[in-house]
Amino acid sequence: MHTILIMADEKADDGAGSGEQIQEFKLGPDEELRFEVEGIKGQVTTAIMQEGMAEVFGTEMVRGREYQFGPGTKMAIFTYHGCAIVLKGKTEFAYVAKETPMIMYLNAHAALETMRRTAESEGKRGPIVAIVGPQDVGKSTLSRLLINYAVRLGRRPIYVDLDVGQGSISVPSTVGAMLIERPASIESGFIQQAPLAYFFGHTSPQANIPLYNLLVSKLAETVHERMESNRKAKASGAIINTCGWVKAEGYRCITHIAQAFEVDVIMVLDQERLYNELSRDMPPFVKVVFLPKSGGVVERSGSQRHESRDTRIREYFYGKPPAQTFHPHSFQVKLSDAKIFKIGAPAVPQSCMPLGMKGDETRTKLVAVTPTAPALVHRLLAVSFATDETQDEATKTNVAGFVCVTDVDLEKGRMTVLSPQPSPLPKTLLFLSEIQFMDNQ
Ligand SMILES: Nc1ncnc2c1ncn2[C@@H]1O[C@H](COP(=O)(O)OP(=O)(O)OP(=O)(O)O)[C@@H](O)[C@H]1O
Repeated sequence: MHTILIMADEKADDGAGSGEQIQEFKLGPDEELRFEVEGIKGQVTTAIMQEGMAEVFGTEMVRGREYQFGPGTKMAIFTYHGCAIVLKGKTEFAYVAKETPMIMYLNAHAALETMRRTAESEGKRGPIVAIVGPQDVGKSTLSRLLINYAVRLGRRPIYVDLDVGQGSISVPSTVGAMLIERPASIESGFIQQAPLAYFFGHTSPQANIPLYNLLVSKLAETVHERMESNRKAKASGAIINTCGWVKAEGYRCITHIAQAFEVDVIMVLDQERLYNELSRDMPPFVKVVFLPKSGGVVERSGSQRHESRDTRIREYFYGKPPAQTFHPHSFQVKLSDAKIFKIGAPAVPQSCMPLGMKGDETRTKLVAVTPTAPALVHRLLAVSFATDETQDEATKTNVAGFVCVTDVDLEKGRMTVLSPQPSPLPKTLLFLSEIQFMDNQ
């Protein structure tokens, strides 16, 4: 039980013609300030905590510091003790919520921490947790929160992101993992230090399920190996964020994830049906837990999802706004030097396959791409660590990074690429993704 102290005192002030809007909020214990920055280009909202203590998705705010959020950002500032917050800049909405599921999320964290302590004392592996649920229920946000709480207690969990549509490791269309050593930055999320990324190439697992499952298995193998080689990471366990495709084949992808990663806990957000199905189908040693979604999670339309993917790719090349501290390079590459492939030939009916071969097998094979302007311009290419296209392992090799093709000149036999690294491109395989990015910076 807690007493709600609230006074959501909102003042809009046009600041003597400056156009800056200032809103002040006082939050009581266990309350949350939710806001969305206006989606206009260049729009920035600054949040300052003036009194008390507060956190953003599990990262503590520093009193008096100004935090800047770019256009369209959806944020929640939560306080266990009460605080005063000032927002400067235009917001689509800003309100104080008294009902949040944060206490339940905190309890879930406490249960994981108990498992970590036991694992540590017995020299065993800490909990591997999969967070599942339909689209827009706060899976990524809960993953970030649980990781932040673990890191704040000195743990070193591995964050695994299997959401190829809205993933936060590397660029969309990849699955990846990274060891987390410090809480996420309030403005820019987790520091991407040596992330491990595998190229999938599409924004939904549905586009190539055999490939998705293959990469999940490969990533799981690598994560288990890393845990074995790092005692602290081993006891800390892993948090796995998944995509919101939960029906039919999507459900089978979730059970495959559970099996490949040998998960100990599955947290199901919002959907009771999914919770019941998983409780029925999982072996007894897997704990399936139901958690409600936060009323603050904002539903996104198809075009908003597309936009947020675009933003993620822009950040990959240019850095987070407003500072945008990265300076990508633009240079030409001879088409004769580039070995460009796409993963997955169209599926062949089983009846047409040679004896002993499965129809699915063509879905994970490399297919050479004829370089033409329509096929390549504005597309992202993954720069693989693989060098030999004839090896089966090529599709399962992790990627070094991404470039975006900005022009193709067939007459001169060259393409121009935008790249985080200066010329030349390493002499490795390039994988063509279905992701398009218009570099209008
Ligand atoms: N309590 C909250 N208040 C305000 N906004 C929130 C809150 N929790 C999450 N959000 C915002 O809602 C949006 C969707 O949340 P999130 O990405 O965690 O959902 P998801 O289930 O992972 O989505 P997807 O189905 O795309 O994987 C994000 O922009 C996030 O910042």
